[in-house]
Amino acid sequence: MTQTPSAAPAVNLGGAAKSFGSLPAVDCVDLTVRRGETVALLGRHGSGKSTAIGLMLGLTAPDSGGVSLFGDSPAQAVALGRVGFMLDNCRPIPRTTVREQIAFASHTFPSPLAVPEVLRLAGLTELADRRADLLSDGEARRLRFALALIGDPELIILDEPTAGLDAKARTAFWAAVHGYAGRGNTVVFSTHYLEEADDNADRIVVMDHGRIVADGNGEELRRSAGGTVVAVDLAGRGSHGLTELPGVVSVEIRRDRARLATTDADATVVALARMDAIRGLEVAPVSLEDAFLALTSRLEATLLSASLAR
Ligand SMILES: Nc1ncnc2c1ncn2[C@@H]1O[C@H](COP(=O)(O)OP(=O)(O)OP(=O)(O)O)[C@@H](O)[C@H]1O
Repeated sequence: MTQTPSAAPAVNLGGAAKSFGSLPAVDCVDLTVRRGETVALLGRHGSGKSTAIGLMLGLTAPDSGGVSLFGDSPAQAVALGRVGFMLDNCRPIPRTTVREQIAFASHTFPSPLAVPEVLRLAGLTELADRRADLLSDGEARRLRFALALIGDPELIILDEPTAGLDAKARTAFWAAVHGYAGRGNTVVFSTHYLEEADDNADRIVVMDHGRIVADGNGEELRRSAGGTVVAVDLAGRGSHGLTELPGVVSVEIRRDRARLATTDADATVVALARMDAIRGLEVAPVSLEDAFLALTSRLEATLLSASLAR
C-alpha cells in the first residue's frame, strides 16, 4: 500500500541490505521510526550502526531493499531540509564567534530557525560571543548540533554523537537533543552505551552482525532477555545442562559462577536445587547490560551453530 507523504514514517528501511565484499554490514533490516520518536541504535563495534545510518542519510546505497525518509528518498528528504545531521570533520571558521557561525550558516537554508532560538536549543546562549575555534570538545559538539538543526529539520540522525565526551558534556549535549525532540521532532542516534540509550531514547533497537536482534524500550528488552537472572556458584561442577533448564534463555559463565537469564525463576531454581547446584544462589531482575549480553550472544550462538552445521 502506498502511503501519503503526510502519513509516511520518519524513517523506513524495508529489507535494506548492504555488504562490503562478502561481509553483510546491514543484513536485510526492516525498521520503521515513527514521527516524534527518539530511537537509539545500540550495538557493539562493527554491528552495522554506522552503515545503517549511512543508508538513512543516502551516503550509501543499499544493495537491495528500500530506504525512505518521510516517504521520499534520503537524497530528496535531505535536499528538502527535512533531515539534519552532524558533520564529523567540520572545523569552525577561525576567529568567528558561535553566534556569527550560526548566523552565517542560517543564510544557506530557506526557512531557518531564528539564531537566538538555535542558541537556546543547543544550550549555547551563554557562549554566543565566544570564539568558535576555542570551544571545548563538548561545546564544539553542541555547535555542530546547532548547525544541524538550524534549517529546522523534522528529523535528526546522529552517529555516536557523544563519543569521547565526558559525563558533564554528555549531559549538556542530551539536554540540547531533548529540547529539539520536545518540539515534536524525530531523533535517531547510534551508541555503544546502554545507559545512554536507556536514558535518552523512547525505543532501543539492538543491532548485532548487521541484524536487529531486539527492539523495544529498556523494560521490554529486559523482559525479552528473560526478566530475571539466577546466579549460582558452579563449585567446579561445570556448566553442562544449564541451558536446558526450564525457563533459561541464556547462560553466561564468569569464572566459576553461572548467570542464567530466565523467564521462570521459580522453575529454574527448583531445577537447580534438584541438581544440588544452588551454592551462592542469587536471584535478581535482569539489568539492561545482562539483557544486551543475552540478546547479542543469542545471535552469536545461532551463527556459530549454523557455520558448524555447514
Ligand atoms: N567502507 C567499508 N568498507 C569495508 N567494510 C566496511 C566499510 N564500512 C563498514 N565496514 C564493515 O562493516 C561492518 C559494520 O560496520 P559499521 O561501521 O556499520 O559498524 P558500527 O556498528 O557502526 O561500528 P562502530 O561502533 O565501531 O562504529 C564492520 O565489520 C565494518 O568493518
